[in-house]
Amino acid sequence: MTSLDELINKAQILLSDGHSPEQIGDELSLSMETVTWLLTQQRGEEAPKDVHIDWTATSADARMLDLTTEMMIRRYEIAVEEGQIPLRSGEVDFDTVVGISLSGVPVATLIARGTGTRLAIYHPAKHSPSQKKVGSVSGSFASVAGRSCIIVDDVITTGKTLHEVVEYLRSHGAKPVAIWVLFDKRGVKAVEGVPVFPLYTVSRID
Ligand SMILES: O=P(O)(O)OC[C@H]1O[C@H](OP(=O)(O)OP(=O)(O)O)[C@H](O)[C@@H]1O
Repeated sequence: MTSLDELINKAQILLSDGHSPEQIGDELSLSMETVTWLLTQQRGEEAPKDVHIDWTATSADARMLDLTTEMMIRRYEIAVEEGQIPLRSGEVDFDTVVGISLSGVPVATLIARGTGTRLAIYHPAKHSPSQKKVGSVSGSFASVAGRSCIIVDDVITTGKTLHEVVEYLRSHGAKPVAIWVLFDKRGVKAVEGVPVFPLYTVSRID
């Protein structure tokens, strides 16, 4: 079975389990166009231009995940050293790491440990169980008001989640300083003026 066959299989299982195409897109980190194609593709029809990233070999092993977050921290240190993040002498860079639930949380936890900073958790609006979908910061972890934050997630697909988090933080008295992600599928330099530091940028060449 090819990896494409596996992806089609996964999408069909999720659909038969009752997930909506939008939920399948979120689950597999694919665009709606790709999900539609996976669920309805005809033989010979050309696949849309999207990529699926399977990083479970790393995410399933805490030590490898830890090493990966060390790379993310170093990537930011280099950006600061190169002046990409202009810091005034004595200025505090960030004191809080905001992990986006769910997949951003283990990454953010290890980054908070590696940088000696506080850990906050953001629940995106799309995960909200209430009728009115709103995002929130978990009361079980650090608060964000008055804090300088970096936002941490695994992947940028459309960028919608990050827009939401940046707006949430600003409207709740926090200062988003930077966004750290493992994979950027959009090639975005900034979200609402907040610079993005991906470890890997994914693009197609065709
Ligand atoms: O750029 P966007 O289009 O907003 O998509 C990216 C988001 O989608 C995924 O979350 P999701 O909630 O689907 O999965 P998770 O629960 O595994 O984090 C991913 O972890 C990002 O948070």
